[in-house]
Amino acid sequence: MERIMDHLAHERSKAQFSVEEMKIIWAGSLHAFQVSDRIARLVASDPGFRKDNRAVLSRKELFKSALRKAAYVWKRINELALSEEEASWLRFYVDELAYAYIHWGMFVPAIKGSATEEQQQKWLPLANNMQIIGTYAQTELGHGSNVRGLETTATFDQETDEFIIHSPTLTSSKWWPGGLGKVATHAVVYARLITDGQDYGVHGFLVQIRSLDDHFPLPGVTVGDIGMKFGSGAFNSIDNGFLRFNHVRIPRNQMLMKVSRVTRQGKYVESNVPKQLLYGAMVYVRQIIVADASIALSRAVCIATRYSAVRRQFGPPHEDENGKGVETQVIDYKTQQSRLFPLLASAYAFRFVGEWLKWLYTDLIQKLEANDFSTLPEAHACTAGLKSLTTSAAADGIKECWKLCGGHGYLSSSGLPELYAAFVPACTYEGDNIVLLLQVSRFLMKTISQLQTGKKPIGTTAYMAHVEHLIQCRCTVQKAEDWLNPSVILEAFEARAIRLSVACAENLTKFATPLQGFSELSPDLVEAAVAHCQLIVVSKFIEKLQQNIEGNGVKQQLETLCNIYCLNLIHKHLGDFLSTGSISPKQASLASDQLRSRYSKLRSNVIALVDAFNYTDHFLGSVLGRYDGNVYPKLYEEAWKDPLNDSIVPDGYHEYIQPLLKQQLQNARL
Ligand SMILES: CCCCCCCCCC/C=C\CCCCC/C=C/C(=O)SCCNC(=O)CCNC(=O)[C@H](O)C(C)(C)COP(=O)(O)OP(=O)(O)OC[C@H]1O[C@@H](n2cnc3c(N)ncnc32)[C@H](O)[C@@H]1OP(=O)(O)O
Ligand SMILES: Cc1cc2nc3c(=O)[nH]c(=O)nc-3n(C[C@H](O)[C@H](O)[C@H](O)COP(=O)(O)OP(=O)(O)OC[C@H]3O[C@@H](n4cnc5c(N)ncnc54)[C@H](O)[C@@H]3O)c2cc1C
Repeated sequence: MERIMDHLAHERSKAQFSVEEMKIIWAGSLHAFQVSDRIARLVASDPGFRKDNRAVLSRKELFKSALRKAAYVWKRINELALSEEEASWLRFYVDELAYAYIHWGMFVPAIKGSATEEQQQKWLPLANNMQIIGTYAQTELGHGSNVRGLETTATFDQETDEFIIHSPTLTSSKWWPGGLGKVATHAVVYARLITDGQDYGVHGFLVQIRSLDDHFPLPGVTVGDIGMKFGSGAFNSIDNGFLRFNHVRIPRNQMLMKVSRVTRQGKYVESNVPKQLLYGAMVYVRQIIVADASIALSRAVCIATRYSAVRRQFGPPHEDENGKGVETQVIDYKTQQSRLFPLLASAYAFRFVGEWLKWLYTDLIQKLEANDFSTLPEAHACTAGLKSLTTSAAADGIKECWKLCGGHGYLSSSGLPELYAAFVPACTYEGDNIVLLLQVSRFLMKTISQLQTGKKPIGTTAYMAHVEHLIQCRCTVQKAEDWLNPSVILEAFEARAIRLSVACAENLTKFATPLQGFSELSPDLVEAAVAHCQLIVVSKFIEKLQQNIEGNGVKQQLETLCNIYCLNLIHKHLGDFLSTGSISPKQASLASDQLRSRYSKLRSNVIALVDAFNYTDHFLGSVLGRYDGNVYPKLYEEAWKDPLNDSIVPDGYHEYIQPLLKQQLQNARL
């Protein structure tokens, strides 16, 4: 048997902590680690889940392959009698975007969140058994962010006890819903509810769009795919669709009636729950997207880190562990470290804030079930803000990782182009990131105005209770080591966040109306929201370190990562920290000194830190990120697999190259 050479073994031997213990921290618990590890291996060893040929498939082949895999996933879930937890891991490791994401991730949660108990009893078993396949049809051709501006109508017909769903204009066509174009049989459709001639705004309706017998669109329904999207592979395996209704009738009881209902007599009746619960599915998915951002970023970082340890360029000649003369590993360049290590730290930071957000969401659901709606505004602000912050940083980070791999990063076989193409729309779907930050700033301005009324801020805004101190406090750092003190870091971030928010609140009073002020100051409001969200990530990382963390050297590594995450943010947003007086120029320079020293401290551990993500080579899907570091032979092997290399002389030679060459030859002879 061929011995598998581990080109990264020397790197691994330098680690100063227990990778196995770190794997558990990354996974969240020993149980989560064990389940995810088992399912990851199951997927990796099953040829039915092969994905290395995606980049060369045509759109139709890619789509069909995603359909096949989705069906195979369902088959394996049933054959192996997987629990819900195991099934989620299976879908996750299969790593193929398909209609099932929207069905499980949005359609089912929308029913759970907005349907009455009775409606849930009818629809959930059908959806859970995949007897119907659903999509989430909110966005329209002319309206995405502005949900209140949706045009599709649902008009109650008292005579027949039905709603008539209609698309009155081209711009009211539903546009983007995943799984809609070719697969979904049903949709949760968001439409303006009209009864008795009055428009009650946007509500959710469950609408069947395709026949369960022959899959043809039902009468009055026009539906199709919106076309190819950015990048090869990536989102092109999903049929994002358009949908138009021509007076389609549905029974009255297919309005999702948890928040409000229409009676048999056509009377609109509100329940005691806030209308925002209609947007509950978005809160749910935004929280998942934060976890997804840490996954996507950590995948890219894992690839770039391993490759940076394998790749060598320039440098004073030195010897490797076998005494052979070699060039410098690119990971030893300080510029490479200053670009890569903060991304590694961010992947961990997002993981921990994602864990916390999951807790916040679970807590919200428990409270909602007990009719306590008090934490809904904060949950909305946190999910919206953190979705925005983490997806923007992860998308930029993945792009940086590809550049960190030089030319080879641009190859499909690096896995990075497809990862980027698949992830970058997360900055837009489930709410454009800027629009979401404006929601956070609205929440912050409200919180500040309530301070004057004596209302005590809670949760992630609790720091605002100390506004008087934070507005005038001075950072105490005198030497670089002082920046390792978590309370010093926390206070600097709190001071920056509150000073930016208070400045906005003061400036808003200078405008004739709040609306005008919000519009004029929106760039500043976005900066204040970013500062607040970064403070949340920083504080959750610090809180994580205060927990009981076991394992040889694990806590020390996490401390170093936390320091890098925070100090790099200070470095990147120096303008904010200096202009608000939260730190001085001298303290900024000390922060940079400390950051450099943390990079050196982290260096020998970075391969082990990406190993702790526990990603299989199948999941990573990258020649550059292979666990064994055996990059060059495998790149060469991959190149040979390209369809262009199927023949020695390419198709088209006889039509287009040979005549050209002959013509030139003849011209030369003349
Ligand atoms: C197999 C497993 C599946 C798991 C799937 C998970 C996905 C993981 C990632 C996997 C990768 C790929 C899958 C891809 C899936 C992509 C699917 C994409 C779907 C979509 O994009 S669906 C469409 C989403 N659309 C949006 O997000 C639109 C954004 N716009 C809005 O949210 C709102 O319209 C708005 C908030 C911008 C509205 O602004 P405005 O008009 O000012 O507000 P009002 O409507 O008047 O609201 C007023 C008050 O309500 C508060 N509010 C607003 N939203 C919410 C909310 N969601 N929850 C609670 N409260 C809310 C708002 O703050 C106002 O409060 P106030 O009056 O100030 O007190
Ligand atoms: C891959 C993908 C999958 C999707 N899946 C679904 C799905 O399953 N179901 C569904 O219903 N939708 C889906 N969507 C649609 C998605 O939710 C919307 O694209 C998103 O909400 C943004 O809306 P928009 O496209 O209208 O952008 P717009 O709102 O038109 O944004 C355009 C620009 O205007 C800016 N802008 C907009 N409003 C403001 C404002 N108030 N202040 C300042 N700037 C503003 C934005 O920042 C942005 O720069 C999907 C989208 C993508 C890309």
